[in-house]
Amino acid sequence: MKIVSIHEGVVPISSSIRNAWIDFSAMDCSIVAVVSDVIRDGRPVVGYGFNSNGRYSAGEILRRRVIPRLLAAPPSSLLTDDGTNIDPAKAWDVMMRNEKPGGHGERSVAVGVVDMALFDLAAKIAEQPLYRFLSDRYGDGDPDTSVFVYGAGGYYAPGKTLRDLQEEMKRFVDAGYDVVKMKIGGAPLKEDLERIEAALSVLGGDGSRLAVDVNGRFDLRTALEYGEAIEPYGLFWYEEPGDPLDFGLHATLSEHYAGPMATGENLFSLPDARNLIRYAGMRPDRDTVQIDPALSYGLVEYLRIQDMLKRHGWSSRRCVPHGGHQFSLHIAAALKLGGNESYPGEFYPTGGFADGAVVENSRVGLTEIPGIGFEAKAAFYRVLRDLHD
Ligand SMILES: O=C([O-])CC(=O)C(=O)O
Ligand SMILES: [Mg+2]
Repeated sequence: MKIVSIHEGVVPISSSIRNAWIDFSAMDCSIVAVVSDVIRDGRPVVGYGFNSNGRYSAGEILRRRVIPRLLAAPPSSLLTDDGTNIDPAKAWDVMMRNEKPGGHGERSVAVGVVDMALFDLAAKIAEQPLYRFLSDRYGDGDPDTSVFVYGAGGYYAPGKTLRDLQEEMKRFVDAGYDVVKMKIGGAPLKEDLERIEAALSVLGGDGSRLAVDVNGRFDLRTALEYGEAIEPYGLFWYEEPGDPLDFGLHATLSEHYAGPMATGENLFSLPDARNLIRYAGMRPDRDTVQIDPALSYGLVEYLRIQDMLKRHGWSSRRCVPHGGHQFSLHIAAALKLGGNESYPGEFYPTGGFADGAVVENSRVGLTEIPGIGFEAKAAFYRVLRDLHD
């Protein structure tokens, strides 16, 4: 088999929401289609990918470096040893040829989106849903058949009242989520505490059902001040309190804040993940690593990160990827992660799971069609298909 063509485009995922650091008024996302010469039911088998959310489209890097390298490589150099399927790990080496280490930035996004498409393609060629394909090759062959998901939202938005926040959280609970997440750090502490208490009131006052996300906004003093104020609530986690690369801040905070913390959605590589584990005071008995494979050089790199975590004594169950997408859902089931994010109300049309996916007791099942299952997500699939049809 070989790759016939690779198509790249951009979809807007803009909205009026705001976290403590950015608004999403111009947010967009790269999409990719990798067309193979394998024909099923009269049509070529195509793998699709997109770059999650939170980082802008990376078209320039895709068009000028990543895609030309793949298309210029001898087709056989991208295949498994028996030549029957694409090997995403070999493709990864080709995509990263002549790239210096460090400074990962948008490059990890460009490689991540193609990596997702290559895994979608490989699982389709193997005629397996991605979670079974991955479990057979990288897991124990006995994947989880449902995955813990929490409902993320609780953004700031123009004119949004406490009542609106409560109704949003109630919608999540009614949709089957036991745990929900809201933004903090984009308003003064007193106002954020009112927002937290408003959200808690729809969760029966149970702090262990509410996560809060700072999106990296705080300096150490503010992170400590908020930590002291929110600790009595016993929250599900306190997320990304400081700059994602300020491991010293995180380590100091972890000496003072006893509750669970989560971070990692803005760490994009194995070396960054290793530094987090080495230097950030992360506690393997309660903290969560949120690295999003789509933003961080794809699953090939994420497998290396899993290996590193294991060697540092971390369970895969302490990983809950950022992004709320189908790719990480399959990865979570196959590698037995702790769960996956979900955005019940944001990031249309890319985010979310298959149409009709049902969340029950904060768990969701997987699609059984070959690949990631974009074909079971009608509105997004139309956009992806238009890339190459
Ligand atoms: O607001 C965002 O960029 C998304 C985010 O942090 C999350 O999902 O945890
Ligand atoms: Mg976050």
